[in-house]
Amino acid sequence: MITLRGVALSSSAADDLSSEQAYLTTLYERLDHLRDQADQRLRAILLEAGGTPQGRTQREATRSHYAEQLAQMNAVENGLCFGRLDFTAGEPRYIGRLGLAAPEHGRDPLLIDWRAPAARSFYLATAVSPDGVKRRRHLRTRGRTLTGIDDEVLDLEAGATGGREDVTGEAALLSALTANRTGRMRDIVETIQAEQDAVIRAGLNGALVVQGGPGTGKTAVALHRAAYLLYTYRSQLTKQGVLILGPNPTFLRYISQVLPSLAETGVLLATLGDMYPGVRARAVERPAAAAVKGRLAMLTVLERAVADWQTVPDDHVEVDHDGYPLRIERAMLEDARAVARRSGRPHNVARQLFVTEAIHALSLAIADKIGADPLGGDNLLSESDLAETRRELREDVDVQQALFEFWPVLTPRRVLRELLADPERLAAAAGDLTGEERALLLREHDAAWTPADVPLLDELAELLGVDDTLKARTAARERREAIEYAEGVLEIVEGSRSLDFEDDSEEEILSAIDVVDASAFAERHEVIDTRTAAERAAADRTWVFGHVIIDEAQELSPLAWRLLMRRCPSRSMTVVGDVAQTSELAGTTGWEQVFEPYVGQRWNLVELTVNYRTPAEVMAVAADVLAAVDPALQPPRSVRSAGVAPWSLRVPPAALPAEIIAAVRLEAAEAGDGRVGVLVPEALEPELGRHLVEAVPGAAAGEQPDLLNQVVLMTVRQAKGLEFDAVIVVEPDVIIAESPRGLSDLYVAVTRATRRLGVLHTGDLPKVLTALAG
Ligand SMILES: Nc1ncnc2c1ncn2[C@@H]1O[C@H](COP(=O)(O)OP(=O)(O)OP(=O)(O)O)[C@@H](O)[C@H]1O
Repeated sequence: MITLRGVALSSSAADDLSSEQAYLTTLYERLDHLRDQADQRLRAILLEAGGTPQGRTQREATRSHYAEQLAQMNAVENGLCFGRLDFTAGEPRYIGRLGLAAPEHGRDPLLIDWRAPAARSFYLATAVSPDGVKRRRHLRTRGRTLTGIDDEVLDLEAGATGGREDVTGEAALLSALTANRTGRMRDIVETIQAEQDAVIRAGLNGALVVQGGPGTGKTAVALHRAAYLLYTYRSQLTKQGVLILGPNPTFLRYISQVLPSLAETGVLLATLGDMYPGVRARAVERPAAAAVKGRLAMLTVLERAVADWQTVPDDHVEVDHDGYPLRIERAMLEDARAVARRSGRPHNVARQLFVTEAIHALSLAIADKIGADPLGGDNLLSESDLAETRRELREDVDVQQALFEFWPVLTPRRVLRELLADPERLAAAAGDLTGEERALLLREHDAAWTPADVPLLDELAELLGVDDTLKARTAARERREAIEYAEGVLEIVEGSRSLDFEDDSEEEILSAIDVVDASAFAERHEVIDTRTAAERAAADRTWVFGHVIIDEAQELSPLAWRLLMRRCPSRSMTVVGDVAQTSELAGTTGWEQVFEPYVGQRWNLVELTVNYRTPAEVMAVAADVLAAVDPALQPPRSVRSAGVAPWSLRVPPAALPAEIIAAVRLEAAEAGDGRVGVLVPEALEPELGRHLVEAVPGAAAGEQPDLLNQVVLMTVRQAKGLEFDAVIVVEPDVIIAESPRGLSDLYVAVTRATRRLGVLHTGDLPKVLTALAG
């Protein structure tokens, strides 16, 4: 009998199960013990109060450390340990979602975190290069109970390789791939493949581009990479935060469980529409309008739009100054404007210069008038008289208002709203755009923000800048208010001071007032910011992230890239996407054009080549579509077949809604508790969605359908990055015709299926799908 750290192990299968169960039980006992310990420490800290500011900051750090530990231990309850490695020499290693140290000092850990270097062979060892590994074991569990074991013996001489050489952990992998989908992405930590592992564990620095066809695990890899980076570079990244950018809110919900299941939560998940604090840009607009907004040409448009707010009067304006009429001449304002513009400072910052120059010119004009020497000598006003005049002018509300009109303080939202709602403003600023392009941009003044507006708002924020004097004034006001509040508190303390001590008491009693003044009190009670880096980053436009991960990156416009690069000056980024799947007209079809302007040649490209989602039968259909997108592109190789042939059905146009419902019922029955996706052209989505939702209980459609429903109808654009057990593509020829990138859209549509694909059409099948007709 072999024993491992006190638990008996043996070789027969039944004994194996029971000894592994015993080991699992030991691990859970250890987890429970550590959890109790963290819980007790956390409670003790929560009961503490008072102390110095440093003491409180320290306490807050310890509190968040234990709270985080607790959250991590709770998150790994399911699937705590999923693997074991046996070596030709030495003790086995157990691999899990978290590392667990042995209770005794100096002993090997009970469980190794999957991200630790010591766990790596679990993902890389093969019979050809076993790296000392004799056997890889996958442990299947439900809750705390072991339900099965899959072994791979990595011993060529013994003739038992345990399966295919191109995948590791084949049995566990196939069981994960063929499992029904739930509407939420699952983590793949138990079955990461070698080419994926290389991406996940790549170093932190520099830009890494992961190009891969549909289903190659780009999203899964990106999320596991975030978990790996947080584990490996924890202190750096928890301070600066990690951003994961996804294409839309539905997609973010789809992936939302993956990082928590890996015990990582401090990551900001966002869409482009969330990247301007205070704006949730969710409105949908015409793709052609979004394409114009995403172009670099918009930079000039925005610059001009801002400059157009810096105006001068036709001749002059007159204001009342101290009871006298004061002429503000056009020339004065032109000169002041020229000086402010020449400074190259952002509009709101340069405003100070404009005002200073204008007031200087005005004071000279006043001096000319009231200080002129009747005998023709030097002006009679002294320097200090002039300074006094300037001060009076500066404080004169009428003068201020007049100057404000010619160089107003602006916000990005105001500038963009006015620009896009005012044909004249737009024509003046967007002279380089065609009339058609300008027409695409025009919209109502109160139109809701769209994701393509966000990079424009961000550019405007850069062009406008923040007037620091305003900021300083606000800060000063806030501090004054805090002190006033503190004075109030101290008055209450003073008022409630117990007075019933003996008059002759020798003892001096110190009250709060005696030891602390209001300003120190205000400082002491400044709220300690307990938000995570991710939370603070979400509220701060200028936040610089430690690492940025971008999914479906091919869809981003040049202006969106500028925004993201500003958030990541270190260029420590992971960019995943597929240039064959680009739908957005401003998206990219080549990574060079994205990165060249920012990092030259200093970026790395890795390709993922194996498709884990789409079975070979479906991929054969998709390959024809891809060849039509670009004959030079290669589809990824499917790792499995489903044994089901894709189907197509021609139906009369009037019967389309009913046929969809019939097909959905059929596919839903086949899928069991799996998911069915109906992918339709944009133009037909509202009507077909309504029909389906009325007829089929548990069906969802609309702007942000809940993927937990068994049946979901959506456009291809909405289905980006998602997957379903069965997919029904409706009217593929309309999907192709709807956009210049229609073929790519169809490629995306047919590659969403994990098992079954069907196509419903009212006209001829498009040529690219003729394989289906046979
Ligand atoms: N190593 C793996 N083990 C288990 N499942 C995997 C593995 N790699 C990928 N998958 C699964 O394959 C499916 C496709 O993965 P994912 O969505 O990450 O692909 P993708 O490359 O982002 O696809 P697309 O470009 O179409 O959005 C998911 O269900 C994912 O969980």
